[in-house]
Amino acid sequence: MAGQREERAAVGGVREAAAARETGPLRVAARDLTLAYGDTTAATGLTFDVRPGEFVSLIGPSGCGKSSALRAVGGLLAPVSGDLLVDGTPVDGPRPRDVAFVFQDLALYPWRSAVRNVEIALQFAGVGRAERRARALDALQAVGLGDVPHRFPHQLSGGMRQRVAIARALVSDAPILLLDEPFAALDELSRLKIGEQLVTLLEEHGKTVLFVTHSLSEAAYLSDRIIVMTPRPATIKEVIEVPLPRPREPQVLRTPEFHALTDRLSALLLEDDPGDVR
Ligand SMILES: Nc1ncnc2c1ncn2[C@@H]1O[C@H](COP(=O)(O)OP(=O)(O)OP(=O)(O)O)[C@@H](O)[C@H]1O
Repeated sequence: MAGQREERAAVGGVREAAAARETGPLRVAARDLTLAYGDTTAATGLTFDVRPGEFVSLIGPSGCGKSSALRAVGGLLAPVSGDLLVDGTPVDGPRPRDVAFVFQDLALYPWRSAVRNVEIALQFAGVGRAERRARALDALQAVGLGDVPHRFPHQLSGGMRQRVAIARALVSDAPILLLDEPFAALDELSRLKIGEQLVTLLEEHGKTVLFVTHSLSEAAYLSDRIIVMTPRPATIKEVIEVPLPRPREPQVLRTPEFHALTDRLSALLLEDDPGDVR
């Protein structure tokens, strides 16, 4: 009974997320952003939107400015010019209640076990001890680490550590997730599996995702839209709506539509940077 209720609630959540994607206000609105580090301009003229519940990927040549765009949305890099709004409010610094991160260099606390690393997101938000523990264990279960919650980071593989970081982002109540190559340490099969699980979880929770990846197939498999960037200083070359139905099943990887999409992405990147497509 409870199981059925949960299932119905989850399906309802998925529907609501899909409806919000179509009609809701913008979660992220970037207008003509210039991003720089001192004299180094990382990106110019960046204009893009992310709607509620959308999964949007940024792809482009190495060093073009994808992570910088993510950092700007997260309030870690102030734009030199342009307007950047999250939920209608100008970004003027990190907002952990609204925006959670998973970065390539994950920053797990080495002295805290997996479950305590996940709990920390909730501890900062003032969630009580028992609820914290229960939610952290659920999140670890969801990323396939339900059997090793008390291991410390040094006792986990690189891929397992990445899963802990993903669980930490999932468990937070922040409606926006910024994911910078979160699956970089995983093998191709695990990437797809955990990617699929992640999308299901995100849909159930109505999360909005901005995702940086070097993997064109990962971008195609996971995204609603893909923003293709030019070499540094990055501008937006093209924004592609992903024509694949949801929920995505692994079989989609073998369809002509999927191959056509990844071919198109790789052609767009090759036009600008023949030597730098991974
Ligand atoms: N902290 C920093 N200080 C100075 N320059 C930086 C800094 N971080 C990034 N840059 C420069 O800004 C440019 C964009 O970097 P960014 O990390 O955003 O690119 P990226 O597209 O995410 O790269 P990759 O795909 O290799 O991860 C690069 O030329 C980089 O050298």
